Amino acid sequence: MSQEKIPVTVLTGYLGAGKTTLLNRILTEDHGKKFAVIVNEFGEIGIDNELIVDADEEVFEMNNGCICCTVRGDLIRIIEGLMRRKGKFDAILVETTGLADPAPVAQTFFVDADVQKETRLDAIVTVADAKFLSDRLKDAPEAKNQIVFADVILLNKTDLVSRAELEEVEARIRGLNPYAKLYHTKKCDIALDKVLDRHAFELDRILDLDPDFLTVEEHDHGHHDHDHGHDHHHHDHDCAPDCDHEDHHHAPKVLHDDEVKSVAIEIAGPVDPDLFLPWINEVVQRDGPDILRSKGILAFPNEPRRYVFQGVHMILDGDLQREWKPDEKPNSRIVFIGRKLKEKELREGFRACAAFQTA
Ligand SMILES: Nc1nc2c(ncn2[C@@H]2O[C@H](COP(=O)(O)OP(=O)(O)OP(=O)(O)O)[C@@H](O)[C@H]2O)c(=O)[nH]1
Repeated sequence: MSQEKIPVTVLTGYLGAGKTTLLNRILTEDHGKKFAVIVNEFGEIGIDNELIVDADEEVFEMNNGCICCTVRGDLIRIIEGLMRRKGKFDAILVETTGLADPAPVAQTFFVDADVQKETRLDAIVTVADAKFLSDRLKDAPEAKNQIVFADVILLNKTDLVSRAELEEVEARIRGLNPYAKLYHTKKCDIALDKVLDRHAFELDRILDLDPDFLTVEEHDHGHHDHDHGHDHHHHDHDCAPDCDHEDHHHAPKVLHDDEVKSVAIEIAGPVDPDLFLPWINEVVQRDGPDILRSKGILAFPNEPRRYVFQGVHMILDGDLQREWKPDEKPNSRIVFIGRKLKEKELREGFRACAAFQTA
């Protein structure tokens, strides 16, 4: 019996570009396929996972941490675990955080012998925010690598820009990556055969860009020491428990923006929408340029459904979604990701929205 390698699609793109929107579209479309989904998020209170549709698919969470640790640890471990249950799924989808450099993720599929035997990297699919990508290419190193490494690019949110703006951002993308297939989308509305089973990842092109891409094997497992002129900083977050920070200078080329931090806040119980909605509007109107991303899952008093809000800079979106499940605590959680976040003010502001103030 021939052993088909399992195709892996890596979904990447900067914060808020539409990765989860695409993932949910893939999972809910009627394709008869069974996916294993691996997600990796930035921000410690597990909101992203909860925003993935309630599909039959199992969702595996990669350790919330620096992707270079994740590559050495969680991703390999999860994939090895999945391989022991072969036949239960047809393909693997990996959604990276908006702050991930896709290079080390892609590398995993070539440098780890066990992973390589069983899987093939089908394509790196990058979702690009038509409204904000041009700005992020100027100040966020990860955003650039997400475009450079892409095999397929969804230039998403075309509804938010004019024709001229769209042409401008497309030209910027083409300047970085003339090879990728590029599609214009709204809400990542795309035929799935344009993103799945593409056989698109081209190692040769990547080796042209990064001749050291495969040299990891020559060193100790997962180590790779070369300098492309970018420093490797790490975020204000916890790396995997087994992460040896001293090793970071040996890690694969990783582009991080150490100014980007996250602030996660949780209230035990509901918030008052009449307090919360004006507050969040004011926060993003005032600090939107620095708040790259905000999102939350909230409980409102006497409301059986969860209120989910999403923000990208000053653009806010929110609605009541499914009901709280009996085993879920109806708490209210929000996370902000950005630069120069006013942490104290955000914490106090959110806490002041609690529906039932405790003394
Ligand atoms: N106007 C508009 N909004 C969109 C479009 N696609 C997605 N959005 C909205 O953009 C917000 C972010 O979308 P997500 O799919 O959560 O983005 P993401 O890339 O997964 O975000 P992170 O995981 O936080 O990096 C949500 O409010 C979406 O509803 C689009 O084409 N047009």
